Amino acid sequence: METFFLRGSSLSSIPSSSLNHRSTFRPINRRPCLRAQQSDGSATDIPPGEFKVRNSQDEIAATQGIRIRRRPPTGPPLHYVGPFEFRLQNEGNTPRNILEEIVWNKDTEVAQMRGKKPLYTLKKAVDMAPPPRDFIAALKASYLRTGMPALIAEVKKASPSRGVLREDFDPVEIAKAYEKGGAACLSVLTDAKYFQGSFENLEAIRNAGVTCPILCKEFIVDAWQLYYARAKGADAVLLIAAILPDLDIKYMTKICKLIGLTPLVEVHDENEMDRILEIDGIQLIGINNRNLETFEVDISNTKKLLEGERGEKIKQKDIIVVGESGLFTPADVAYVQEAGVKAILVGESIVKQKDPTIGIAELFGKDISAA
Ligand SMILES: O=C(O)c1ccccc1NCC(=O)[C@H](O)[C@H](O)COP(=O)(O)O
Repeated sequence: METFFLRGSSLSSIPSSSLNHRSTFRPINRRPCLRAQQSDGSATDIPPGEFKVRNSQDEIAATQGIRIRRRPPTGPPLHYVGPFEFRLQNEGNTPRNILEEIVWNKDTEVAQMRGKKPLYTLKKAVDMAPPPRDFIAALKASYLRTGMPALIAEVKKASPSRGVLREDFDPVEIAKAYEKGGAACLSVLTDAKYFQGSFENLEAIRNAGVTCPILCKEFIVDAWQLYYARAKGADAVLLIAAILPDLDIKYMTKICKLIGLTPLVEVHDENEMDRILEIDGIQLIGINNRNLETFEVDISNTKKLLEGERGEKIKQKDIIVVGESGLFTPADVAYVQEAGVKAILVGESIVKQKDPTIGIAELFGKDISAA
């Protein structure tokens, strides 16, 4: 049920569309403060600044075509109509799709982790971390060696769209099998809630003698996470254009450079691709064939985003493109290679195989480990 909190003495200036039968009104006092409803139904005052910051972040993001909103601090944002404030309870405090839900959870998770490990302690851990490996050089070397897209093999136990992919999940064994099969790099999912991943997996793989550079596959919403990923041994991180406004991508890319991480900037549609192509210094772009809001997978998305002027611009800028998601067969690999990718990111089709080394050979239609 929708609940409106109202300030003022008359209802006459509220748009009639807001005054439907599912809404209830609660006149509250005239003191100028913001009021949020708690999960137990009680109300609490919250600092006006916090709402302003989150709301203006969302407004800036929306002007760039970003649909994913950031989590409101303690409930739905207030709306102002004339002298009134009112709250549409189900509009602002309920994620609209799975990606928004993941991002809101990540906002909360990161806030808690930051409390336990402030940035200054993380910076020390970054200094102590093993030196970063060159992610892009590994992709290029593999492409030159095999003449086929370099493989970023994903260590993925589960996903929101497919559930558990592999019950007997030993991340280190899987990573070693991928390396043996000819993977150029690894992608390790670190989100626990939706993917059953962890930073312990990433660290364990890094410490097990695997030499492939490692992408930390996370939902990055805060620069703090970049330092955390590097401190845990990551060589690259994913920056998702559907979540991050341009300024965040520019800022985070700079931090990545500073601490030796390679950013893989992920796009899914033309608008995101165009935004990223306007940003200087991006060397690696991933085209996700999966729509992260609907789970729909269509590998022709890679081709669509590499056609025409966009493809030309990518060549001029010498950007390496990674085709991501939904790749299962040699024909799929050939299709995205033909479209212009020099690397692919694959999870499900190889992690589900009893022996992931053989899974890689089946994906490419040949053994790429010795090519
Ligand atoms: O995989 C999902 O269900 C998913 C849902 C919501 C956000 C992200 C999601 N996946 C991340 C990825 O894009 C894939 O793990 C990656 O590209 C590999 O895809 P696949 O080869 O299809 O496993």
